[in-house]
Amino acid sequence: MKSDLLDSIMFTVGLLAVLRSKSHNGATIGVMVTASHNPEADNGVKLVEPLGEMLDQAWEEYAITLANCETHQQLQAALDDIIKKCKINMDAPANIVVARDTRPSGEALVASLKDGVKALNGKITDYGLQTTPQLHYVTRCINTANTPNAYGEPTTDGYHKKLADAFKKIVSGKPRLSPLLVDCANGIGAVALKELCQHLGEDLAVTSSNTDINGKGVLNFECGADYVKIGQKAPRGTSLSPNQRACSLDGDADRIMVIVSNLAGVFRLLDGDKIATLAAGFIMSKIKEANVTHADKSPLRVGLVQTAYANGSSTDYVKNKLQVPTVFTPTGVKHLHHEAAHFDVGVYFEANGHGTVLFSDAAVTAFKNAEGKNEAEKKAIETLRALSDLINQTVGDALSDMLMVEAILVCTQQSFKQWDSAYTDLPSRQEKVKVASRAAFVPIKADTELVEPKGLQEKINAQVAKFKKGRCFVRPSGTEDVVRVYAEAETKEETETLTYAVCGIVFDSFGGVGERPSKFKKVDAAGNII
Ligand SMILES: CC(=O)N[C@H]1[C@@H](OP(=O)(O)O)O[C@H](CO)[C@@H](O)[C@@H]1O
Repeated sequence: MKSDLLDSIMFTVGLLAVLRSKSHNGATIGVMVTASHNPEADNGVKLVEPLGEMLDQAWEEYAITLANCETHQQLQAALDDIIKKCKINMDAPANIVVARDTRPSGEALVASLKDGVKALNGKITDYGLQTTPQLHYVTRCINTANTPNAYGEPTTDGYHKKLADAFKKIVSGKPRLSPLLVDCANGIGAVALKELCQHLGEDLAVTSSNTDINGKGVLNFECGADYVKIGQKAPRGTSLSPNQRACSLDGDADRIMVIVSNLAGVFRLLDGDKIATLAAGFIMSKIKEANVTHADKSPLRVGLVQTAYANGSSTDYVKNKLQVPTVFTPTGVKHLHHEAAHFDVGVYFEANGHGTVLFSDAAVTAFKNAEGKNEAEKKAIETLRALSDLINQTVGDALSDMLMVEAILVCTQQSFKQWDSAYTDLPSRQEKVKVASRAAFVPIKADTELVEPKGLQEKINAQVAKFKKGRCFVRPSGTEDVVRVYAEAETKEETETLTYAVCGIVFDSFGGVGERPSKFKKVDAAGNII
């Protein structure tokens, strides 16, 4: 094995991708390289299944096993184990496509990946610089080519054309909005946006900021969706005039797309929850207008998938006003994606802005077969067909989500203010607590409760009971060595008190390590905040 850790991990990812492809009889597997040596950046390499979805859970575990091998012998034994368990025919062909975002480490990591693929005689095609969702799109296109479910042309141009054509169909004949300002986080989204705009022409006026893809240390620096969401402030270099529509992409333009606005001088952020409710409401209304059902006249099932981090007000709004069934899953988009696939129209977004809308084959067939009795029905059917092309069916996609939001706002001629006023978020706060072992925290019920460590959940419940509209949960992070504490309550002050009381309990009685942050509250044995 190579000595450098990241290189050797990429090498084993190459081996794994080959095995995954062989296990699908040579179907193409995608590998997206976004890894970086910068610990602040979004480290990761993402494997893409043949239909463009995220890697299967069992295979993720195989990936971890391979990455943890320290010797050649261990690696060989782990590979043999996977081959045996999955009954992989090693004579089958293997096809891999790879792409990378603009992070400087990308090129070297792709080279190591190629070595791994070639070591097992796989074939690899390099798509160069792409956004993560573009690579997901390409993978699905390749594997569905010449089938009735062909997803599109497997090229960057094909991607842009598909999105732009669908967008044009939806907004056709409607007055356009003022220009949209897009913060590209100095990442690959800047390149993709430019290309997309060439296809959109006059149908969407865009100005962009933070487009320096070659600058050192500028990726996501004081810009990008994470920065905007966490800091609740505008990205650098992006001056928002009153009522200016703007959005922030993240570094690889997949997992976050957050809309920012300056509503009458007040900074407002419309996050994944707001995008999800906008999309669900719009699609529901179009299905009704189109009068479209399954062939047996049964209604299309629309559903929304959220995580515990969704603001409680958004959940109330969806249940009581939109009357759309809501399902909760543990944190992590792959859980949401799988759950959304159970509906005919499954809308899923994490509050942080990663998400999409999935249309079942049955829904797409219903749209295709619907004829419409009058002009209004026909137009709504056209819109639904175009939406299923516009919205990336493989994974959350910042550019596709951006166009979806724009299309809905154009169609409904809705202002940001109207959209924002559908419901008011409850004040919320999220904090991290460093603990000796996050594995000691075992969540259940879609992350909303803990069964371990014993006694903690009762203490959390006792604090929550003190606050009107109080809600709080603690869960181990899957990506950082911390546990996260999330709380909501009726006022900002109450939310902070609840958050820091629970942080204090976790830190003081359940294994806190390092310096104790002074904002954490002290709570006595009877649950009183001291
Ligand atoms: C509270 C939060 O935002 N958690 C994020 C974060 O997961 P954690 O397991 O909380 O570390 O990273 C995930 C992967 O990017 C993302 O899907 C998720 O939403």
